[in-house]
Amino acid sequence: MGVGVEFLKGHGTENDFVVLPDPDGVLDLTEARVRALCDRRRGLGADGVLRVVRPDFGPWFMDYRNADGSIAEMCGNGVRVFSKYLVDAGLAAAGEFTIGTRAGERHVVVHDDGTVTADMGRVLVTGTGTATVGGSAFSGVAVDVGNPHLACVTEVPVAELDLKLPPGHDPVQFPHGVNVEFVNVLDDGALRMRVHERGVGETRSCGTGTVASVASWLYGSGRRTGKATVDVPGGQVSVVIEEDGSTLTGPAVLPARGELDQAWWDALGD
Ligand SMILES: N[C@@H](CCC[C@H](N)C(=O)O)C(=O)O
Repeated sequence: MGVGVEFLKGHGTENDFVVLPDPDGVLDLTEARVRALCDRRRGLGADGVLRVVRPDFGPWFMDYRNADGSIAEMCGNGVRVFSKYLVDAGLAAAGEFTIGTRAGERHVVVHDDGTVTADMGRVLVTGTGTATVGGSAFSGVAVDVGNPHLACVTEVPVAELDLKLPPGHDPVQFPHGVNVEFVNVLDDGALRMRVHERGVGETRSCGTGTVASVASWLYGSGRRTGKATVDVPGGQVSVVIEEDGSTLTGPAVLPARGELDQAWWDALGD
């Protein structure tokens, strides 16, 4: 039995990831391998994979994959965990630096208390739409945070929703699928959210989804900028939205590390 591929397990507000350090970009990260890694019975279990790649030019690149093996543009909880990994591994100096993602470069600040603030880029409200859950329709706001979201502010307590199945959405409006958030307003500047993520299912948090939720709440009250805390099943994050950018602040935790069995990994490549 050989040992080989190094991994870490991380999470941000319990949105969890397998981190694969691959500075030279040599890992053949097939869909089958991502699905197996993320499977909570036959693999390590996670909502997604963060491959850590050092390009020839530019900053460290976050190659994010959803648990079903699909590629997504951006992951707000993932970028915090990725940043914490770089600092812990001595690959980035503690403090401020930049990370490459498919949605563009993201500036991050790793704080001494273990939290990370990530630049989330410009938030674009692209329209309105409808999500359906169990025959009930929820009006939402379509928001682009680098990846697509339909964020539905509702008075139905989000705890009551059955999100085992993907919420219905208009496939013409979202040809590449969509992450769907359901949001309760607890107070001015305090939201509660549950999410069904594209390529994953219900997760305990979605960083880009929290930004979309705040944008949706602001839009509904005639505002484009503002800030809020967002309670999710896995904890709490803080979001600030400005005209030309946004930030997300929350925890990043790396509880474990190890090596994948080489024979297991190789067999998945067959
Ligand atoms: N959990 C992530 C978002 C991951 C990508 C998403 N499922 C998609 O397909 O767009 C986050 O924290 O933002």
